[in-house]
Amino acid sequence: MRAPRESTVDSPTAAEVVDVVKVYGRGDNAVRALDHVSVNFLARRFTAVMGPSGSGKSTLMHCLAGLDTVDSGRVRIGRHEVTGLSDAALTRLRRDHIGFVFQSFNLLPTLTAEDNIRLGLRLSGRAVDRRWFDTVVNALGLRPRLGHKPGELSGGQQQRVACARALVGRPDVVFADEPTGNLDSRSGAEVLGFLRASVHELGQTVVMVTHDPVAASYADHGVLLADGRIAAHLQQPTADTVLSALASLGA
Ligand SMILES: Nc1ncnc2c1ncn2[C@@H]1O[C@H](COP(=O)(O)OP(=O)(O)OP(=O)(O)O)[C@@H](O)[C@H]1O
Repeated sequence: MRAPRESTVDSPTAAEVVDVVKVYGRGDNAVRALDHVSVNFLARRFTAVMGPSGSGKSTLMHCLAGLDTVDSGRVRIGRHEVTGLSDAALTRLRRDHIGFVFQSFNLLPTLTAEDNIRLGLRLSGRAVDRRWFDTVVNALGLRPRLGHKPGELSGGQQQRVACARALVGRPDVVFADEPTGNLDSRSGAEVLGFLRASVHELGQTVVMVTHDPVAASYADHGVLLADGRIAAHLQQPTADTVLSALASLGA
């Protein structure tokens, strides 16, 4: 397995937020979900975003992915400025440059695994790169399951289909939101192992929000949020270093 690339020369920024503020509500009810947050996510890196409940993890991911707007600051995906885009442009940006893996898989039940994987490309009129499709499907061990519908697959297999769907368009970045939250530990480990391999062996970029210190230990880098601010960065996090960093926040 190739070692993760460390230098910023080899690893340009895949996504970043600069001095982002996001406030929900007004007056006495206002919640400052992101409080002048700046962080960049390097390409060909697996980054875990962690922090106590309510610390701003989902808000950060939603702002990065253009699913929510920021009050001030800038957001960039690859070479694309996200801030200020119209809804139509945001939809195109998400479709063409971002992959998503959700806790609840979000596969279409009436489509086979293969059609689920290809759907995004079909909708955007892009051709499937057959060699890349085969590489992703084989890496995920999905070849024998391509003709099955989600209801005929285990949770772990469904999440692997969701990973293939996220990667098949070679996005600038894959955002994974608690991807192992609905899986048993063995299936979770398989999905995490694949996400790591997609970075180290296939050159992809993954940003994962997780509560789970074991899941975070698969990442190259950990970003810890607390009260809407960046509290710490962890290099090569282990379950122990994540737990003690969270404990030092009183989480
Ligand atoms: N739509 C919203 N309206 C009002 N407040 C919100 C909204 N979304 C998030 N918040 C608040 O913003 C803060 C950050 O929420 P966020 O969901 O980003 O945290 P989180 O770290 O992802 O939490 P969890 O781990 O529990 O999912 C919280 O105080 C939350 O209550």
